[in-house]
Amino acid sequence: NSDTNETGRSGSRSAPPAAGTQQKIDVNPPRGTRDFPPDEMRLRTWLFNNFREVSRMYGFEEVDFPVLESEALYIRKAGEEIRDQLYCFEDRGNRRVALRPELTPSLARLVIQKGKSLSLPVKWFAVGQCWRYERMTRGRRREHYQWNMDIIGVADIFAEAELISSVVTFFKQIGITASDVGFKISSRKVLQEVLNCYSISEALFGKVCIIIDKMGKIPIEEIKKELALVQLPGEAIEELLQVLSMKCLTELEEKLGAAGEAVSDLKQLFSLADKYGFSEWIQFDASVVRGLAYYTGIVFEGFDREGKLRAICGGGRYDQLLSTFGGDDIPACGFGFGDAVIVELLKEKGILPEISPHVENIVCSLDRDLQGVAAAIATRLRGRGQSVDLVLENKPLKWVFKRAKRVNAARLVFVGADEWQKGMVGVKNLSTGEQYEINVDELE
Ligand SMILES: Nc1ccc(Br)nc1
Repeated sequence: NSDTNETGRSGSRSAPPAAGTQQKIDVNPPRGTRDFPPDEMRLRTWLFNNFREVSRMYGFEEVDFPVLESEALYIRKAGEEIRDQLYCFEDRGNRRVALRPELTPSLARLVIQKGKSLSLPVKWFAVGQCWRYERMTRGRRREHYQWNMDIIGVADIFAEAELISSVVTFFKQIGITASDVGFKISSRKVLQEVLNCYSISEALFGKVCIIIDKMGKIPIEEIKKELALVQLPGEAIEELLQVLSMKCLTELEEKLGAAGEAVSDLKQLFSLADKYGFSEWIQFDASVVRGLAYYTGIVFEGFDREGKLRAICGGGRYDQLLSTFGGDDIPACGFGFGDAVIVELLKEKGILPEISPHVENIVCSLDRDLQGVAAAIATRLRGRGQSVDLVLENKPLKWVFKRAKRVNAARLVFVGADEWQKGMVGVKNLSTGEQYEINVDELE
């Protein structure tokens, strides 16, 4: 019977089921994900606008990529958490795909795709949703939005200084000071120079970094055990842990000497910090290695000085990533800044902004026959770039005032039969309460 749809129920002829009798869908979003109803969306928009404002100020161009990427972008064998929690699956074309856990590999892919058509340096930023499949036992989120800024094609430490400066500018812009947060700075070259005298393969180096990144999160004995498991000689483990406890560049220099790149890079960064004016925000901390295998040089992470929160942001130099993807050997550095910890920090500091809704006008007709007039007035105001919440049903003024308050309208424009006879409309300034009639042609 052509009238029935796929459920066998009759088509348009049958009465719809009585409200409330249908099996209710789960109205919550999938586990570990968030909705953004208006209140939360206004805060998110405020945060992202600050991300974008700083990126613009630093001359970065916005880019974006698919949330869905080939799984191959993330198959690294260093034992990273990001790999263990990859939100991956096989699509209907039998392709291995993944919801991106981070943005950097996509950015690297696009740079390679663009190839010689790109004039270096490339300064790109993105704000994108990233995913992980976390066993819900830990009840953590499975998605967050990350702001990334990346500089591709600059080998000099100046690039890292520029990136840290941009994050400092962001913090200042939202009211966070150097008393609230700092950046722990180190370099993967510290580890490299310590391990140089032990023949450590590239692959092993990545694994060692991922294990070291767990320092402070798991017991030191566990760290030692994991390092031994990846065949790091006991002597190397001891030497490594001794260097990783260093918090002073002079001490590091005594250990590694001034000739190595690790010390000279860090010295240059601290010198540039002084010129940029963000010295009070940064400190050397050899234990910082970050949990991504592809970092090759300077690494940094933003932390809250009260030590209550997880890392606020993190980044570093990744000079080999493009070549590991088959691209040219192009130097690169960047950072990721998540949308969750920063909000927790603002709450902790009591400076989470309260962003109210706002509309310039609410327009209504007091008489059903004057709907068209109200629509024409709304159109005229909108034509001048004004925002209008047009009342679309015949509502009493009491209802209109209540809505005006909820949407935080600045002005009420109402059309009544008597006034309209004279070509007039009523206007009420909703902050001063001033009310008057005006010829509709004079309404601005
Ligand atoms: N990489 C990643 C993705 C999503 C979340 Br939530 N945290 C980390």
